[in-house]
Amino acid sequence: MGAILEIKHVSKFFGGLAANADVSFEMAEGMIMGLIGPNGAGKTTLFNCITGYYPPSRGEVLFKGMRMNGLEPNRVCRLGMARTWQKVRPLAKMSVLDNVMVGALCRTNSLTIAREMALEQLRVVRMESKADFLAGGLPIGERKKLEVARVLATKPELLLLDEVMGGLNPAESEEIIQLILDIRKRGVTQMVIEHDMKAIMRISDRIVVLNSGEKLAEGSPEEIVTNQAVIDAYLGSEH
Ligand SMILES: Nc1ncnc2c1ncn2[C@@H]1O[C@H](COP(=O)(O)OP(=O)(O)OP(=O)(O)O)[C@@H](O)[C@H]1O
Repeated sequence: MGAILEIKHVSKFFGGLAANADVSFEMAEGMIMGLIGPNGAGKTTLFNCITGYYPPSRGEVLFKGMRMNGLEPNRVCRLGMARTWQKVRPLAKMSVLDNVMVGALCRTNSLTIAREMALEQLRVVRMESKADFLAGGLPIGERKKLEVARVLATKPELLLLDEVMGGLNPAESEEIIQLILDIRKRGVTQMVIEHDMKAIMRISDRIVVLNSGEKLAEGSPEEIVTNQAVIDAYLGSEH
């Protein structure tokens, strides 16, 4: 299988700060890539560069061989790439179903079809019984699942998940882990930012570690947990 995503020498500067510094790696189709590193390492910035939200200062991002630099989010979505946001902000005064329909409308102009697509994704995240609830009233665990349903409704080939387990209890995190593994079975490639090391080790095929904007290491979960530079910079000896 070929690379679905190629990140080539990507740097992103904010004034004098290199939030990403010469980061390169590739993702094969169908894999789950974990993206880890200390706070401020540049993980979310890299998501922003990949999804076209920020143009990289240097380097390029190729998705299915296409250059993504500076593309509008709507176009990125139609090409088959979707992301979640760390701080989930559903359209609070709209129903759960309508929130997911907003995602589906990136693929169709028909409200009837969008409704069907949205219901299908609500079933995937097991929230079909909440379809008519107001999104603003949901607890955090369900807001996170709603966010996943919304991006799935855009029918992505590549999904970027930014700390979807953040703030969840162990049972809710487990549900998200199963959901991510389910999504992989459907053939969707995923990049996952997560601070929960046990979770990231379980779900990732490969892991990239960022530190101070640079790629510190890349490898299988086993290679990453035994990498001395990663232990020193991030994991600490307890891992
Ligand atoms: N829009 C911006 N303007 C200026 N500096 C920024 C901006 N976005 C991020 N940064 C800085 O870039 C660095 C990397 O931030 P980023 O949010 O990408 O890290 P992160 O690895 O996602 O961190 P966390 O795990 O805390 O979410 C930080 O020093 C941050 O303050």
